[in-house]
Amino acid sequence: MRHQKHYFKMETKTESDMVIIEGPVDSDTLRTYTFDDNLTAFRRPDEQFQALVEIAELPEGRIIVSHINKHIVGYIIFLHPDPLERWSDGNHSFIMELGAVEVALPCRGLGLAGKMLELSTYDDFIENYIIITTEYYWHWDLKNSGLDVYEYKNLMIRLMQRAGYEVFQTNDPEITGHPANTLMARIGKNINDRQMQQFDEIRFKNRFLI
Ligand SMILES: CC(=O)SCCNC(=O)CCNC(=O)[C@H](O)C(C)(C)COP(=O)(O)OP(=O)(O)OC[C@H]1O[C@@H](n2cnc3c(N)ncnc32)[C@H](O)[C@@H]1OP(=O)(O)O
Repeated sequence: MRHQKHYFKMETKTESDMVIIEGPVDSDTLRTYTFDDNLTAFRRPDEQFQALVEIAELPEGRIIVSHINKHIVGYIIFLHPDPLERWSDGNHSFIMELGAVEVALPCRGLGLAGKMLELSTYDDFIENYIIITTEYYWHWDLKNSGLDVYEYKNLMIRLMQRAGYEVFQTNDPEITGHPANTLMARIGKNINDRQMQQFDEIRFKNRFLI
């Protein structure tokens, strides 16, 4: 599949700032932006910013950002699943992963994650993908949210559902290892029965082994 990326942009006003939400953003543009020190959920901010730049260069990679005067305060990453994980079995070009969504602590609760997710669906080309997202509680900021794992799980499900993601069952040990961990996926409108079946096979790998 030749991956096509179509750029979209929106603006939203907070009490004090104008936030630009845009993407997919290319690597050259990203390099002209700065990255907020509070974006620490997945890696050190400098390492995560470098990862964003590299993923933007991948043929399938999509980076959606929220920024205030070119200072990134939130992002979403889309790319093919990690080759070391079961979700990449078969190397299907139609399977993508929402690898991370994060908003800097001072900017949370303003609707930025919801708006970035909404913007990510504007490009009709994503209707050619099954986009999975594996939600593991160890990435969640329980401390600052004041939520317990199940409340946070519900927050994530509600957030993702607004962009067309649904909860899917799987026998993946990382997901089944804790009841708060969740597999969600967004099934693009152009996905056919054969592709759905291939996705089912990945979700329930080794089903008949004891
Ligand atoms: C695949 C993955 O990436 S899993 C890991 C997800 N990322 C993380 O947990 C990293 C740390 N957390 C964050 O970066 C942010 O809290 C996010 C990304 C989860 C949410 O970002 P935000 O911009 O704050 O979300 P947004 O403002 O759009 O709110 C989404 C919903 O969560 C609710 N919400 C947000 N924070 C809270 C809170 N502390 N308590 C209760 N509800 C909350 C909002 O009310 C909203 O619900 P609604 O749609 O029913 O009104």
